[in-house]
Amino acid sequence: MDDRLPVRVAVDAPQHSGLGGALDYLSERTLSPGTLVRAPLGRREVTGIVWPGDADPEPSVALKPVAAVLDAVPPLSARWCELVDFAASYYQRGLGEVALSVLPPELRKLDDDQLAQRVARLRKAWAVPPAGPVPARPELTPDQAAALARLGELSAPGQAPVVLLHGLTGSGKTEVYLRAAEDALAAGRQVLVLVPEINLTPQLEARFAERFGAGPAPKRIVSLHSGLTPAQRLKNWLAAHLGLADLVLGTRMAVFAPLPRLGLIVVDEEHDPSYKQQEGARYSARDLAVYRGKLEGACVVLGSATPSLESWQRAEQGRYERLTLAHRVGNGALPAVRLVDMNLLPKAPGVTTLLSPQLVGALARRVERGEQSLVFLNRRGYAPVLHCGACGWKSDCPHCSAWRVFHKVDRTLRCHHCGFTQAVPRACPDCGNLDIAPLGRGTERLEEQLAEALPGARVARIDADSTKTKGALEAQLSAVHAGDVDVLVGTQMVAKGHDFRRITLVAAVSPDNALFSSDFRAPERLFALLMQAAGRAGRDAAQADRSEMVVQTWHPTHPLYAALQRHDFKAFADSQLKERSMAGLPPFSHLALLRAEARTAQAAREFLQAAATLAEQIPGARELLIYPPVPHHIARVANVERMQMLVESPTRGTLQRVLRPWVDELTRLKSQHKGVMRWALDVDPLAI
Ligand SMILES: Nc1ncnc2c1ncn2[C@@H]1O[C@H](COP(=O)(O)OP(=O)(O)OP(=O)(O)O)[C@@H](O)[C@H]1O
Ligand SMILES: [Zn+2]
Repeated sequence: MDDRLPVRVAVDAPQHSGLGGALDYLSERTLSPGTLVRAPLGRREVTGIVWPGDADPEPSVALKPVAAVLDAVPPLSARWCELVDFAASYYQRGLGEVALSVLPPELRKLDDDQLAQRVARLRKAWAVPPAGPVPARPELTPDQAAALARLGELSAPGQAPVVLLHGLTGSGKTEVYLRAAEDALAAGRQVLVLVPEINLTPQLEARFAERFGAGPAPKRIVSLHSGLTPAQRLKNWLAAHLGLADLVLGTRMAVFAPLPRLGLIVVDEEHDPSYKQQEGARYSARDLAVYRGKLEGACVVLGSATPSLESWQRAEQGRYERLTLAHRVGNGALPAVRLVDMNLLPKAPGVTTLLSPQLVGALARRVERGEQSLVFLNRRGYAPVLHCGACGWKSDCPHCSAWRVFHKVDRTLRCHHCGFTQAVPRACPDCGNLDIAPLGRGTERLEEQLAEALPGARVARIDADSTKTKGALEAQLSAVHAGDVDVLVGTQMVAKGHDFRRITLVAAVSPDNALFSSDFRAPERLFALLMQAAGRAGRDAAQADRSEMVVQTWHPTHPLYAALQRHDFKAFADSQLKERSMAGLPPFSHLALLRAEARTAQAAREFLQAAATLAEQIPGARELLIYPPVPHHIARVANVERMQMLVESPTRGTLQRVLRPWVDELTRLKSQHKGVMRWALDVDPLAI
């Protein structure tokens, strides 16, 4: 008789293969839940995790044995498994898919001996860090002291509060994170700090290292983000999992870092859209952080000067406790916001105005005084399109429903969606006219025009193009911090998070586009971005009174700009929430977006229509509103047509009850729609 035991294993199978949950295998010995194994799947051998719960094999099916056990790595905790279980079911993905996709890829490549070596090396290298003198800490501002005192009360033993730290730009939120971390570390717990973008990690890592990396009882800090090499990522992940690292700092993927003694989770810039994963399992790291806090009994601090309306509303309802930092450090003023009405500029035929005289004057005064300015434009490249005045040709992408952007540095036309790149044609490809010209402007052109308008000024640009090579961003940022730059031109990359000390002028040269977007979240995003950008000015209290923000707009009476001028986040949030409530939009309803990609728009539409019919038959679906399929706002990318269909529900529960059976049906439905290449469901979609 066979004395091998059945075990459940979450294996790495793609979602649409129909293997939703864990699979049953046989094992020679008892395996603790959370143990890493290798197991056969079809003709392959894949990595898996022994999953909590009893195996429930069909008597008629012969189970396959587990191929190898990776004992070198301690089992993942039951809570970690619960977090993954929740994420998979909430975002409607396969359990194994989620579980394995959040582990470092190297874990799948190394065998048990190799892993044992890594673990041993790590334990040795991490022996005892050298002690040093007590690091200097600033005296808390009254706001910071009050927030921390309240946080202390809320995090009494056994409590796991969620706190929304609403602090003005430059009010010292980071110091609050540092002190809260200090308490958690002193209690022997681990701290997880999430940041929205890799480019914000170096600065924050430096501040945490300065505070905790030395001193009488130095702490160990690791980072987790996609910029690490596979070996570094494995090492840092192991350090967290083995409990060697005290502090883990990372981007959204770090929310899944295994942390045996987790006591505090900080989500910095909690409103940032980068916390939402946009492919595969489309999870929100911020929302999972809140869930994880409850699960692990850890305190969660969501920090922002411009909280998401979702979090703001929960604070209003009392589900999160709101702590406010209402003053900037040193009591410096926020910059005065000046709107420049572009309608009033004198019009010269054939000339498109980008820089108003008011803005150029304000910049020139800064250059004269030796102060820095930041000019912000959310569009990289030289010009968004090249145009022939004779026949009307425009530089469209043959593979996408988008223009190719003109990059002057290397004289190319590049599609920012599919990557298709060509040299700029000498003449119009349609009519041969030699006089083809750039239309509109991007950061490259802005940089050029600023250099012309401000002779002698040192103009620098930071965007995705200028920072492609490793270390380029750090070098460019430190030039700004060192004062080697007078005018910094950049995209949203530089408009948020950075603690620039010398900037006294911030300008948004053409922010209007987002005012009239079809996406209901566009005003929220624009407002947040402009407030964040404004917050880069006057961070040094001594200069704050001279600090200013210039907004060039064709719509100076728009209420969004009026709220910006008053720096009034609360008024803006309240009015947006009122509109959302009247329109039945989130957070007053709950959405899911079904996307389909096909060779033809027709095939994608038919799939979505059939999907809608299937959904209507699921119990509970009567409460849902299923909208007709519409094209994605960039309908075609790399010759693939993209359609989407919105599902709206009054409650999260109803939505969840319908989605699971629906997803199972969709897997079958796709096999009847041969023209459909891919489909995906996005729960709580951010971009619509
Ligand atoms: N109590 C304090 N005393 C003196 N300086 C402080 C204090 N707290 C913070 N600072 C300094 O104030 C500056 C702004 O703080 P911080 O970067 O944390 O602001 P923030 O609230 O995160 O702003 P933003 O939302 O714009 O990123 C930093 O240079 C920080 O070192
Ligand atoms: Zn393209």
